[in-house]
Parts: sequence; structure tokens; C-alpha cells
Amino acid sequence: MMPFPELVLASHNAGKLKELQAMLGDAVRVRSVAEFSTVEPEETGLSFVENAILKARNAARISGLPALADDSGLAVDALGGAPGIYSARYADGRGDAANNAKLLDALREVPDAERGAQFVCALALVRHADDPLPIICEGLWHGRILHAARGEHGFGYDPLFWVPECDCSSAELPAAQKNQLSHRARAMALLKQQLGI
Ligand SMILES: O=P(O)(O)OP(=O)(O)OP(=O)(O)OC[C@H]1O[C@@H](n2cnc3c(O)ncnc32)[C@H](O)[C@@H]1O
Ligand SMILES: [Mg+2]
Repeated sequence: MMPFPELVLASHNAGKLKELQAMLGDAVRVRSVAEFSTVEPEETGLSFVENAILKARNAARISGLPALADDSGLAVDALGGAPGIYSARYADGRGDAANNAKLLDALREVPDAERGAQFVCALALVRHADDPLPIICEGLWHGRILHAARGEHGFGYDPLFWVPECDCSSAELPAAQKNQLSHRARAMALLKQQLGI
């Protein structure tokens, strides 16, 4: 049983919202933070967890409801974990296509064996804005960075992320399959366990 009937999803990313909603199913009534404000909070944390908590608190504050936030990104081994928490801003806010182009360029000389990477997702759930005990769950998804984009599904870096267990890119996976395997799916499975749903 979900401990509350309604939840705000503290994300302005349409791709994420779709995935989180699909994973939550009808366990809880979900509202979007965009109903309350279109202003995105500044992500000033130095870790995924810090940014997830910051976004969850902000959404709870402006909505008066419990809030769930997702801070996620891509950590590339050959780049010392970059773009990491800066994944959305990697190409200075010019969007997914520019982020992907910059990543391909940064890895131009890097051979296959050194192109390991992981998607990271931190979920933070707060019952109210000042909640001293947020629920935090993290998930990782290991893969490799391709030399060119493949696939049309998903969002963000999905076309460049090779999923070894499926022998395809994550943008080639149908949504339902990505939602079973991804970093976000893993974090969400832990969250559901904690909430008993
Ligand atoms: O902060 P919110 O409003 O939730 O939306 P955002 O897009 O800014 O989200 P983040 O700050 O967490 O940045 C996440 C970045 O990592 C990328 N990313 C995260 N999960 C991904 C996934 O499942 N597939 C592809 N790219 C992903 C995504 O494209 C963004 O560039
Ligand atoms: Mg963001």
C-alpha cells in the first residue's frame, strides 16, 4: 500500500516523466511539477543524490505534496566519470543532439575496450519540503559508448549507449524493455521495495 495517495514528479524532462510514470503504474496518483511551476531549480549539488534531494524538496515546497525527483546522467570511464551530474548541461544547454555530438567528439580516439560507461539514477522521495529522512535509491546500468548514434526510442544519450546484454543500443530497445533494465528501473525497484508497493 502506498503511504500517500498523491505524488509530485519533480522533473521537467518529458522522457524521464514518461518512464517514471510507466514504472509507478497505478500505485499512486501522479502530478507533474509543471502544474505548479515552470521554473527549474538550479542543480547546485556535487552528486546525483544531492541534486535529487534538492529537486524533490523544491517540488514539495511549491506543491505542498510529497515529491519524487530523479537526478541521473552518464558517467564515462575514459572521461573520469564525466559528464556525470553535468550530463544535461554537457554542451552548455544546447540539448540532446549537441550533448551527443560533444561526447562522440571527446571519445573520437578512444578504442572500443576503453569506451565503458554507466548510466546512473538517484531517486529521492520526500514526504514534505523539510523532510529530515528522504528515501534515496540509486541504480546503475553498465554499457559502452558507440561510435555513432543508433535507434529512435528513449531520449538523451540513449542512441550512443550500447547495452551488452541486449546486443543493441538503449534507443533500439522498446520502452517496456528499457523500463525493466535501466538505471532508473533499478532505482525504482528499490524504491518500490522500500515503500512496500
Ligand atoms: O532535472 P530534470 O528536470 O529532472 O530534467 P533533466 O533533463 O535536467 O535531468 P537531469 O538534470 O537529471 O539530467 C539528466 C541528463 O542525463 C541524461 N539521461 C538521464 N537518464 C537517461 C536515460 O535513461 N537515457 C538517456 N539519457 C539519460 C539526460 O538526457 C540528461 O541529459
Ligand atoms: Mg536537470
